[in-house]
Amino acid sequence: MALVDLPGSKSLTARALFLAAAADGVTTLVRPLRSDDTEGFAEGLARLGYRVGRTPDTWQVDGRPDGPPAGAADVYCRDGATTARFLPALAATGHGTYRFDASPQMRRRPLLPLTRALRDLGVDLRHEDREGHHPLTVRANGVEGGKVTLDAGQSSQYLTALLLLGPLTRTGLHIEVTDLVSAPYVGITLAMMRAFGVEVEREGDVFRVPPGGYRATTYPIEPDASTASYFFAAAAVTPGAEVTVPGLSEGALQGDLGFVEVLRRMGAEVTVAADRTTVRGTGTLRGLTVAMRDVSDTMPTLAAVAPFADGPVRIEDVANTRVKECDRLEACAENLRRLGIDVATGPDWIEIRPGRPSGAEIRSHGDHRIVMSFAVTGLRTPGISFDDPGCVRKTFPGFHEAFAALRASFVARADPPGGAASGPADEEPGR
Ligand SMILES: O=C(O)C1=C[C@@H](OP(=O)(O)O)[C@@H](O)[C@H](O)C1
Ligand SMILES: C=C(OP(=O)(O)O)C(=O)O
Repeated sequence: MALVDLPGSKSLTARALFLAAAADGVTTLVRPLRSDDTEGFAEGLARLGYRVGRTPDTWQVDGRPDGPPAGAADVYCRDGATTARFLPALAATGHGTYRFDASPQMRRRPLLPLTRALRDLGVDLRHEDREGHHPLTVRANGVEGGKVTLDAGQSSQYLTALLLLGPLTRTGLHIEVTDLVSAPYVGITLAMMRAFGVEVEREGDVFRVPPGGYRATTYPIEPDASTASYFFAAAAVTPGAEVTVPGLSEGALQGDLGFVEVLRRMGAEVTVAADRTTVRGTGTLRGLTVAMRDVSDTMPTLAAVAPFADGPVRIEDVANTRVKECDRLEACAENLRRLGIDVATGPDWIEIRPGRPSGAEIRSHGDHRIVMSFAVTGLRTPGISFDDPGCVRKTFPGFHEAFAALRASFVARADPPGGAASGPADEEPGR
């Protein structure tokens, strides 16, 4: 059995940094994620004038309820959409001029519904080149509050940005949502706002956020459930292997833990306990059709293990995976084909037929999830390598070391009698 300690959740760390910065005292984040996305978020806060202190296990943030201390700032959001979408909302609560730019891919990713909602609330937000895209400048003078309508059908992060902003407005926010993707992330936002002292009233698609600000606290960060999907999938494709992730459990905030239910439907043995989750490979991996609108960060994980199933795997309702770190539907299809697998895609779906992948270089497209997902395929496919293995730094800089350790534990278990046929490929994927 492999016990895998994983780094903290990106989504929880980003929200905790925002909430801590806006709260009325010093907040301590316990076991935050340290990766390019969250370091970028913390650096953005520092640029806006907030103090972020560090110990090996914690980050402390001095909250400033009146908005960014800096009167002007230039913030580079790197490749992180949470940074690029949440921080302009925080900046709007201050008094100054704040410019936000981002990586070439983040510049391409959409923002317009959030831009429109912020402007409807009176925020002076201007895009430099293309309407609805970075770079942008916020000329902030606090936010009055009021009523706003939002289309979050392309990204729930627009709604999270507005919800986080709500208590920092003078009169509160009334948000009506016309469409919503990745809904569980909104659940994370509401639960974390509650932990910082704010209760949002929700009636279906309407959210009422009271004014009054946030209370500082000490906030422990759950392990990252999307990251865990690679380790759970590794167990599922390796007969007899078992992976346990402590700290991801029944009460977890992250919807992506739901990925284990997909593995259960395929035939893996899954136990979600009070303090841990365990997946065991049974040797059975059934094909299935599954809608992943709520958990689409785990779509590439499923696509990468799909060839090992005994029937087609069809993943539906994942149109928004086309506007992530890359067009993930096409990147998954391209790489599966490079491995010799038969695959088809449509506007919001991908279907993968069973097959025996042969080794090839995976084209990462700068996307951490493409690399981490196809590392799982590599457990059973000799000769897989990556053109840009380092892009895992976005959410898990230590991924390759952690995955190699898992692989070694599988090999030790499977070796010697009868292991070679059912165990992992005997060659570590090249990086
Ligand atoms: O709010 C968040 O922390 C996130 C929301 C999701 O994005 P979308 O809502 O854009 O699908 C998810 O894909 C992303 O990795 C993190
Ligand atoms: C889509 C992702 O990130 P973000 O949207 O936060 O950049 C991800 O981590 O898979």
